[in-house]
Amino acid sequence: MLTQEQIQHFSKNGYLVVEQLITRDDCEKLKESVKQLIDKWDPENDSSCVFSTTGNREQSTSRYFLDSADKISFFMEAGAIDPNTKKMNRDKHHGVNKIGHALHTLEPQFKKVSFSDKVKSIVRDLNYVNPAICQSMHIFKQAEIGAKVVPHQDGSYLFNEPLKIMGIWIALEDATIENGCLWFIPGSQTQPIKRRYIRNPNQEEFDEGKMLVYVGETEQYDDKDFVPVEVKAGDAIVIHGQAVHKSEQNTSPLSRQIYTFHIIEMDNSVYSKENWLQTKEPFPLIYDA
Ligand SMILES: O=C(O)CCC(=O)C(=O)O
Ligand SMILES: [Fe+2]
Repeated sequence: MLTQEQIQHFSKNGYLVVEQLITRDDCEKLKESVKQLIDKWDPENDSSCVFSTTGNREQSTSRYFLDSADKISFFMEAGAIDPNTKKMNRDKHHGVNKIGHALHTLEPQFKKVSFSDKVKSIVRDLNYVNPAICQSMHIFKQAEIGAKVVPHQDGSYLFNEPLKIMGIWIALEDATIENGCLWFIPGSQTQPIKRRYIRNPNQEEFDEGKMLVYVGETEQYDDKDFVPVEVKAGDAIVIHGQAVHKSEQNTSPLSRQIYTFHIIEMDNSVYSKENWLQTKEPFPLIYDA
């Protein structure tokens, strides 16, 4: 599946592009199935705290987030919520930031793409022995209000030891500098994970009862070190778990929808119990050695 050049690019830079991993037709099918999910979703009756005006706001957000590990949950764009009424200021289809985190197990179209033969080959080519998918997201990056994703390493959120994690990010629409494509610091995958996002072990005592906390150093990255990776609908970007990447706010008139899922090595690597993401069922394997 991958050429020697692609594999070398991945080792050197921490990411690689696979052109047309899925067809335009597949892109449309995925977009159509999220449209149907949103049709069925009633934001007013979703426990998502964005709409709750009572209780501990921070805790209900965290609870909603934690519970989304094995569900299909909806997260709003901040720009789609009226600060006074806490109600959505636009049609729900144009107010969603992302849907997660179990599309790969619960939605047939997404499942098909996530466990496809092409995905299997990519993962094999990158030397995974017992790879499993731990999470998935459909990110909208809505026209005009699509929020930026700050620079990060995926290993900060999904940590295993020794660290062996990668993301497969698939553009469902053309991703350009204008509508918020991914940017990378080439070579940054050689850096260890400096900061982690974990379940708070001392929730009662510290951090005002926060359920989730960052530990470790906060890294400052220089915008000059990032290179944009523009791709066409159907193209995929494979992301090394230590590669520093980000995406900018989308102020353009076009959305930038993508489907992304993360793969962890289960062979001789231990998934951290501190990670925010804990599922009731074991992570589904892509293949067994
Ligand atoms: O799509 C984005 O803007 C960010 C996605 C991301 O960080 C990931 O897939 O790991
Ligand atoms: Fe990421």
